[in-house]
Amino acid sequence: MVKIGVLALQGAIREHVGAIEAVGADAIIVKRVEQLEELDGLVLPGGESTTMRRLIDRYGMMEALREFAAVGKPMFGTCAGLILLAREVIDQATPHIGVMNVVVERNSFGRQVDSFEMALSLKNIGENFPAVFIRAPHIVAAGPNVEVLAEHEGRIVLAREGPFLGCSFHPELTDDTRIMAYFVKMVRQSVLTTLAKP
Ligand SMILES: NC(=O)CC[C@H](N)C(=O)O
Repeated sequence: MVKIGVLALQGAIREHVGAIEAVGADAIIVKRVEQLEELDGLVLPGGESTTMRRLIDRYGMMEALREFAAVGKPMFGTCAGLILLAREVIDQATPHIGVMNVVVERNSFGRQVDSFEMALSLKNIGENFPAVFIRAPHIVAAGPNVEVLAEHEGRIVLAREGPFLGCSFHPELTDDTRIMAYFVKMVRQSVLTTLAKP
């Protein structure tokens, strides 16, 4: 079974663990930097990106997270997790992990409607996905290797670039595990590719 970590510094952790187990992978709650080594893939949950960044720095995890990405291990960022992955965050001088070739804007669906749910059509994944947006970011611009998997009101809300999957909304807050199943498939493929290397 592939081992998928959930970065457990802050945010929606338990829900992701449930989704990972529901689609047949091992879920590991990651609180220490050494735990990253044993993983095949990592989920960066939603929450508050500035708080998460502060905790990543406090626990000395930034370098190890960038290394995780550099060796091509898959990472799935939801909401604040997408902000952590992006190579540029609007109105912010430097990115966080900064490995996915997208520009994101935070809190981009209006102040009055803080949260909403809607059915989205997801390329390669399926129709009618119940997407829960909570003070969600969106992808303003995407590099040439980024595959757009879903848009809402002309804004990119789900995209993949190689081993990186980023999502504006919170798939873990519903019972629909199709996006997690898609991510676990990415992780399985990455493990097979690594094993096949001489
Ligand atoms: N639900 C979320 O993860 C919200 C993200 C939050 N607005 C941020 O900027 O980090």
